[in-house]
Amino acid sequence: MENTLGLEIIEVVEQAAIASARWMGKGDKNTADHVAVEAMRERMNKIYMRGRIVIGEGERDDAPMLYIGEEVGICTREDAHTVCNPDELVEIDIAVDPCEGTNLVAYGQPGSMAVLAIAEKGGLFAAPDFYMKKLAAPPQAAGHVDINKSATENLKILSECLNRSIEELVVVVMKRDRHNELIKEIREAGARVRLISDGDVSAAISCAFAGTNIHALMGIGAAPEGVISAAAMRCLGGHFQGQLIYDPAVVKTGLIGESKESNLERLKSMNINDPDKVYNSDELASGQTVLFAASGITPGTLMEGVRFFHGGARTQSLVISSQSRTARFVDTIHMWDEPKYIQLR
Ligand SMILES: O=C(COP(=O)(O)O)[C@@H](O)[C@H](O)[C@H](O)[C@H](O)COP(=O)(O)O
Ligand SMILES: [Mn+2]
Ligand SMILES: [Mn+2]
Repeated sequence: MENTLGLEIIEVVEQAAIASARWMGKGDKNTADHVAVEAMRERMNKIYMRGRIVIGEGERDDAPMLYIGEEVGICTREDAHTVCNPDELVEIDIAVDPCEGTNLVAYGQPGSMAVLAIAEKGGLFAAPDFYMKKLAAPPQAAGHVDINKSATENLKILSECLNRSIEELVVVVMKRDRHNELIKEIREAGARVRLISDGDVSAAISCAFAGTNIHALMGIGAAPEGVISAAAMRCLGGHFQGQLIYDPAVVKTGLIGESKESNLERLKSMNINDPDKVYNSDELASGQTVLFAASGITPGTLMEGVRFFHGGARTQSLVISSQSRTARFVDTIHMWDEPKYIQLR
């Protein structure tokens, strides 16, 4: 599955990032999101695959494209039978977030990316658009930290696993009222907190890379982003756990309904019978082959954002594969006009 797909998905996220980056700083998050969706879908539909969106523009965005259940790939073309035999094409499941951090793009803030994860059919948890409590940590701490433990306990474990003092640890937390107690606890334990307004995928994955100065992600974000983060963390050997949040007393606004009972019913209708289950990364991304690709829209901890120049643009992307056990940073110059010169730095 991996060989050519790995190369093609780089272009999928690059095209989405370029489209969205044109709307960077324009204060219009819906358009920044919409153009990324369109660009991602257009490039995806050129790939020789039978893809199915399992995480996409779902309940949250009420969008007509890249919706959950949508078929993508070359077979969606009207004349598909003239170019391929669907029976010979691999069936894959795809989780997409064409513009992860729409607010970040709209207001020119760091940390947004176009991102997707792929596995063979059935290899990704089709997470509902609920909240998810998340814990991400570097590979050295994988299986040692635990989402059921307190932040204080996990920071002690992290400090031992990483052989550094708690004061030397940085924890990313989304700046939300629901995290006020958590932030207080982390600070009292001695660690430092980096607050982000949006974009917890970037924060989660950054934990797996030494040198980012991010040692953990704690708190509650969205569940679809949890699955996408888990796909990368599974390939990288990092720690990722997620637990769905369905109680409106825990998160008062946003993705879930106001009644705990109806939220539980909604989960049940999606065949989630143990709503309190803690999922590990290899349960959220259980496929034998898992691929992850992201391209920076605005600059972030891991990747540069899109940089336009006269007649082209430069992107930086990250492609991670469980099969080849590689994490590739791909620096691409896109030339729309005849280039006069290519600037190296
Ligand atoms: O920041 C985020 C928004 O994602 P997007 O809608 O694709 O731009 C995500 O990284 C978060 O995981 C999440 O969506 C967020 O925490 C949930 O929203 P909120 O109710 O504002 O906390
Ligand atoms: Mn997102
Ligand atoms: Mn998004």
